[in-house]
Amino acid sequence: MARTLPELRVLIDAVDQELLTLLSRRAALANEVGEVKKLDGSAVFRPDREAQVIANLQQANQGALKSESVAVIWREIMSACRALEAPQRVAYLGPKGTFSEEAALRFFGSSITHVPCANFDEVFHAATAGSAEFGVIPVENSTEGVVTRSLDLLLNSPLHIVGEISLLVRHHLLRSTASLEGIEVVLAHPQALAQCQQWLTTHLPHAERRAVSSNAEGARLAASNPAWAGIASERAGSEFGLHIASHAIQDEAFNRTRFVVVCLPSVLPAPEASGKDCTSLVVSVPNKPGAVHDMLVPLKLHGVSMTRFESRPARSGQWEYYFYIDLQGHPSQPHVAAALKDLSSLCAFYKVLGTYPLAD
Ligand SMILES: O=C(O)C(=O)C[C@]1(C(=O)O)C=C[C@@H](O)C=C1
Repeated sequence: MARTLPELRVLIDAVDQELLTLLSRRAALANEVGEVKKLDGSAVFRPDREAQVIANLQQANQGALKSESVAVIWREIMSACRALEAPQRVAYLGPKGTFSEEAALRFFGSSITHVPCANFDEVFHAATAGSAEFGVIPVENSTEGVVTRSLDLLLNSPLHIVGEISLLVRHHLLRSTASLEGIEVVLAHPQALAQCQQWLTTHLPHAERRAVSSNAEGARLAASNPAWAGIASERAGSEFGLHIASHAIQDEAFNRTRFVVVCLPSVLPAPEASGKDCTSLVVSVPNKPGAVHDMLVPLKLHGVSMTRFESRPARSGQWEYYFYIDLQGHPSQPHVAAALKDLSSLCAFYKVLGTYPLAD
């Protein structure tokens, strides 16, 4: 005879008690790890070790849970254990409800100390001055391209990149009522206004587009005026008690934003090779014919793939540029090391921004 719902719930309660005992044992071990790390000064957050723990469990998993669920559950377990070792403060573009916050939670799990900042400069400052261990910043969007301020800040910062997150970004039109009637102003971060420009032109041609410091800030302001609407995430909508007047208004259905995690090398040294890594550089070459072509030759010679190439003005007034390059691979791989050595010898300026595992 099939078991009844009350019977099944009794069994689930018993399993949960066992799980709790086991999780408490795990937490006590993490506490001990924390003590060891305090003594030897090593990094609390070890994304490489966390990735290994998850990979081991996914391989061992014979049960009914999906592989992705195993990853999600253990990411949260390790986030909670890590917070027992030492709270990890993560700076990002606030207020609550931004996509940057979502990216931070995806990477670190939910047991972090939130450090919401007013702009990207503040994020860098927090992680450099030590009021946060880590910063999370967007670097590129699949519709709008590069986030220029982030690239400019990376150039002169002592922070290095230790990880990346790629988020599917769905923008909703949020306001105090669920209709499009009577909207006079649409408030959002300039990137979001740009990612939704066709929709705005078609559906709200007469509304003023007003740029604000973040989408969540636009949503916060939209809550104060019925003629205003914001463009932001569902989370921001619930944070400020707004209705979704129109769903997923971004011009590209698969609009993605790539974020990077930055920190001082003393907080977390460069991650070791994971087998699927990216190395980010910024370089400049002398302003002479063929220099950009020559700079890329070592990559071809040593068989290293370039996945990104962006230029930013060097602001010298001489039509000089910095080039932001992403390569596939890790400097511990001989062909990557050889390509980097040859490339650096051709550059007037050369800086490795970081080497880190690729996002799934
Ligand atoms: O193995 C470690 O170094 C730990 O600190 C333990 C642990 C875990 O919970 O498994 C927690 C935090 C680290 O980021 C990695 C793993």
